[in-house]
Parts: sequence; C-alpha cells; structure tokens
Amino acid sequence: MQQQDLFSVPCEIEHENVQLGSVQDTLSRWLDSKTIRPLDYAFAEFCWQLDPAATEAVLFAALLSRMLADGHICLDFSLSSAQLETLFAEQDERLLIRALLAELDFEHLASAGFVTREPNAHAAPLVLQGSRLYLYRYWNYETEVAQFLSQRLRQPCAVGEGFVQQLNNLFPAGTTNSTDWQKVACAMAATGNFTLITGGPGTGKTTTVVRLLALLQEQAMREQQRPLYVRLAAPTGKAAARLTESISQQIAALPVTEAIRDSIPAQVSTLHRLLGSLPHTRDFKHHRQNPLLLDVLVVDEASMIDLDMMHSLLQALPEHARLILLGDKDQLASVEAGSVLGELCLHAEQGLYTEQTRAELAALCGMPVSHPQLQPGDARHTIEQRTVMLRDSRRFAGDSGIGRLAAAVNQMDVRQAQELLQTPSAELAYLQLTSAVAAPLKELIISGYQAYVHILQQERPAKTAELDEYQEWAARMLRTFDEFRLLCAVRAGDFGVQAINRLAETVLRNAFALDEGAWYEGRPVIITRNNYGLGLMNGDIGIAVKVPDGSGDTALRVVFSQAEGESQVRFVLPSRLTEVETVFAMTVHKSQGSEFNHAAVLIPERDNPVLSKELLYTGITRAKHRLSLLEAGRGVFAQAVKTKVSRNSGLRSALAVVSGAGG
Ligand SMILES: Nc1ncnc2c1ncn2[C@@H]1O[C@H](COP(=O)(O)OP(=O)(O)OP(=O)(O)O)[C@@H](O)[C@H]1O
Repeated sequence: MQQQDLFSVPCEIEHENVQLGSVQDTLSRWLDSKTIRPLDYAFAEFCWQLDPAATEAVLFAALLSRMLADGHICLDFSLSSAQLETLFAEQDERLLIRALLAELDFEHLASAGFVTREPNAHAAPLVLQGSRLYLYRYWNYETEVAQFLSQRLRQPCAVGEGFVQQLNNLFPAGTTNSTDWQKVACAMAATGNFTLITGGPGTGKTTTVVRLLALLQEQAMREQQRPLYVRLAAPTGKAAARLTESISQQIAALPVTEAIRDSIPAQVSTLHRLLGSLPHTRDFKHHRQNPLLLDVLVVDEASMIDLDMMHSLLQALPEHARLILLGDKDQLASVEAGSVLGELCLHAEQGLYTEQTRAELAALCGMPVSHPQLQPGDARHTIEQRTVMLRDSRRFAGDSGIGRLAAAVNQMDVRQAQELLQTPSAELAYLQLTSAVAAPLKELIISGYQAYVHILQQERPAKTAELDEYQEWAARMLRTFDEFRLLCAVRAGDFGVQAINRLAETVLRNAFALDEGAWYEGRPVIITRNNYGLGLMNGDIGIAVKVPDGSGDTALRVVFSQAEGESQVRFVLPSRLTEVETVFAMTVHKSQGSEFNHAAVLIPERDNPVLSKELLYTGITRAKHRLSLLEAGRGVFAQAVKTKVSRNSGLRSALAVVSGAGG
C-alpha cells in the first residue's frame, strides 16, 4: 500500500459516538479549525512518513508540536485530559481526545518508528520518558540543563578569611531580630557556584548582588592579588539598560574602597550579545568548546530565560565560574518554551533547607535563618539549598496599594484584590470601562503622554543647534516617554494592543495636532525582530523626530537609546525599520523587564486563555509609583486572578535523576 493510502486508513479509536476517521482527515480538521498550526501538521506528516502505521503517535506528534507554542516543554500524559481538551473548541473533538488518552498504551506508543525510549542509544524525533513525550531537541536541552546544574550544585566554594567581618560591614545588624534575607542570599552566593535569588519588585536583588560582588572582589584581591572577571547580563536590551542604571547607583553607594568599587562592572549586556549571537542561526560564538571568559556571571530578569537560552548559557559557562540568577519567580514565564526560573524556585517560599544549610548560613550571617513560611527539607532538595527568596519590598511600603495588590493577585486572593481596587489612593486607580473609546481612557492617554509631546513640541532645539543638543533633547524625550505606558493583556479585539494603539494615535493627534501619515513626528515604535545590521534588538523602543539634515532643512529620523557601550542616542532612517509597531500600548508580555512610573493595565471585555494571575502580576509590578487598572468586562479580572499558568516540563525530575535524589 502506498503511503498516501495509509494516511487515509481509518483509525480504530472509537468512543461512544466519536470516531476518529483517517489520520489525515483528523489532522486536516484540526488544521482547519486552527487548533494546530501548519508547522504542527507538517511535523506530524514527517513522523507519519517514518512510520505510516503509527496512527495515534502521529496525532500525538501534532499535539506535542502544538503545545510547544504554548510554552510547554513536553506533552505529559500523567496530567488530566483537560489540558489537551482545552485546545479544542468542539465538543466532539474533546471527546475524541479523551478517547485517545483512555486507550493510550505506552508500549504501543514507544513502538512507533519515530519514538524512542532510549534517546542516548537511539535518537528519534520523539522521546518518551515515563509519561512525558518530548521533541528530541527539548528532551536534550532539559537533560543537559539538569546535568549542568547538577555539576554546579556539587561545587562548593570556600569563603576566605575575614568573610564574616566583611559580610557584617556590608549588611549591618538591623534593629529587629528578623532574618536579613539579603545577607543570607549573599552568604549563599559566596559559598557555591550556582545561586538563585528570587524576589518581587524592589526586594533588593540588585543591592544584594552589588554587595556580593564587592565581597567577592575583596577576597579575590587579597587572596589572588587580582580581581575576578565579572560579567552582568539580562535577557533584553531594556532590562540590561535598567540594570546598568541601578547597578551604577548601587556601586556608588558601596561602603568599600575605590579599588573595589572600580572592580565591579556597571555595564550590563544582553544575553545574546554576551554569548555572541550569530545572525540567522540559533548558534552562538560561545559554547562548550569556546566558553565565555569570566569568573562570575550575574543574570537579571531570569524569569525571561527560556529553556533553549538557559541551555546555551550553561554550556558556554566555564566550569570554575560562579553563576548567580536573579529574578521574580512569580512573573510571566519566557515567551518561548520553558519556565526555568519558576520551576527551579518552586519551593522558594518554603525554603526546604536542610539542617546543615540552615546552620551554615546562620553561622556565616551571625543570626538565625527563620521565617514562618520555612519548612524543613532534606537531601532530595538539592536546588533548594542554592535558592533564596527576598521577602521584604524596599520599594513599596507595607501599606502601598501597588505592592498589596500585586501580593493579593499573586496569592490568588480575589476578594482582597477587589477590595484594594475599590479603595482609591494616590497610587492606585480602578476604572470600569464601558467601551474602548470611553472618555476616562482618552483622558488617561492624554495625561500619560502629554509630557513627552511637550518636549517634542515645546523644547525643540533651534534649527542651528549642534547635533549634541538634538541628542540630549531626543534622549530626554525617550526617558519621558518611558514614564507612562498602556499595557494590554491581549493583541486583538477592542482592548487589544492594536486597537488601543490606533485609539491613542487618534486621541493624541486630535489633542496635540500630531502629523498625519504612517511615519509622523512623535510616533513611538518598538522593534519586533532583532536587526543585527542596525544593532537594534526585539523590544527596543524609538521615537520618530525631525532633526537637521545638514542642508538647512529637517528630516525624519527614529531616535533610539544609546547602544551598549556607547554614550549617545542613535538616529535611524525610518525606511530602514521594517519590523516595527507603534507602541503607545504594548502587551504585558513585551513589557517584561521594563518599569514605568505610571502603568495603565487594560483588561479586555471577555475572558481569554492568556489572562492569568501571572500576567496580571507582571503588569501590576511594571508600575513604580502609580497604577491604573482598567477593566472592560465585569468579572474578567477576578477570573484572571483565579487562573494560574502551568507549563509541562520534566526539569525537576531530570534534576532529581542526575543528582541521584528523589522528586
Ligand atoms: N538593605 C537595604 N537597605 C536600605 N535600602 C535598600 C536595601 N536594599 C535595597 N534598598 C533600596 O531599595 C530599592 C530597591 O532595591 P533594588 O533595586 O536592589 O531591588 P530589586 O529587587 O533589584 O528591584 P527591581 O524589582 O527593580 O529589580 C533601592 O532604592 C535600594 O537602594
């Protein structure tokens, strides 16, 4: 029988009144209903060509490929069928999925010509490990990440003489007996080659790491007469720029000698630049055979690192180097597959420290390590011994509306969150919208953006002014534009990022007489794809401005913040920017790594699968001083607070296996 015929053979799966039909029919139906993407269909077809008889496995291949698009690393058959069923709108298809899973036989699945249970001995496109089905590539990333981490977890570092004294100098004893978690984090990071420091906004992650670097440099200078080679990195340009600014401030405030201060770098690279991205490939200049040249690497905003990037990072790290990951475990996970920080920090609140860890940290810090949330751990909890959570926000006072709302959302406490929203304060405003063109939203757009338009229109340098005056003006405008942002939960619909951007353009054009046309002066844009030629990265933001063209006239250019290592803003021809979008409004996903004095989060009129407590928490915590929450549909906010994102992965199991510890 020819392959095409086999693809049309009806499958035997039958459940109540549901019949699968041929694999080809089923996949075509799923494609037509947009449940799977053309890519998933093509992958399933490729698998089917390898084993035309493995009908169910072909369908699972399509579903697995589809699930990667939602950030899952694998398809986990131990979970309820609900996860797969939610992919389908039609009840018949849901019943079909239920039937497929009810009849699932792992032996049979593993016998498919494109599935292997022993990937080390026999590579195949799909890997079955216990109840998890992987694409080979992701299985490989996950296994190797677990191995790299496990090796690092086994490398303790001895602290030098005088460590306790130095630690006490940097973290003077407070007035209360409560544990200083920043000090604990510093002690932990000084005693191992791998440390995870998680904490909400303003809990002092940057402060802690700067003090840690001072401590490590003091020790290195004394013991090796040379400073350590330290590098700092973040996943996006925006996050890197923000950290560069806050690190510089923290270094200046350090109570150490100038030599130590000078030995701490303030410049933060993007991870892509650190690893040396090679255009148009997934590969980097630095890898296992060409590791990075550094002794200490600090990576901020680690929640944004996907599994693929974590794999690239860990394999490029020299064996002796110390890695410190900083991030907020409760934020949205990476856009790409994986939720590495969230998974590794699964027990950060409970600590799960062993007696030994607790005693060692207490001895180094000169205080007990205690907190009502802490629970005892044991030898199985390897990653937990290298994880610390900063628990006190230094930015938000205990009664801060933004801080309390973020905490309530994080704890999925709908009642508390709603109570806070109903209590007006200088920090927090809640608006119920009846339509996307409602007056309060228009007013918010005008008040939020009038300061940057003022600079654009009223503070423009004279035509005869030097270039550096224009650069200073443009830089000020970029900074001011970043003080306010509309954050949308979704892209489409009346309250999606596209419609809100169109609305903002109309409102601002009417209010401030901005020019017409696709490229008008004042148009803010966001880069949507890395442009290596121009040195502009996905997420970089620029504003179109008229600047002197050298012949006495003006020309429209788009101004972007200075590139890494440069001191001046850059002007780029609009025609060279092909992958850009207007950015009065941006998605919460895109806003990760950024902060705004005032953020306005828009919740759409209808529930949507992307609405979750992680998305709300991330949006809310982008606001430094003022948050406006605008809800279009009643109950949508409450539903989102009750929805938690979970991503399938076997990283923790893989780590337990390679560490020789149980679950
Ligand atoms: N131990 C401390 N004592 C006093 N102030 C502190 C302490 N730690 C941090 N701060 C202050 O609290 C603020 C937030 O600290 P920091 O920037 O280190 O937090 P973060 O967790 O890195 O913040 P972000 O969420 O922006 O990444 C800063 O103004 C910092 O100077």
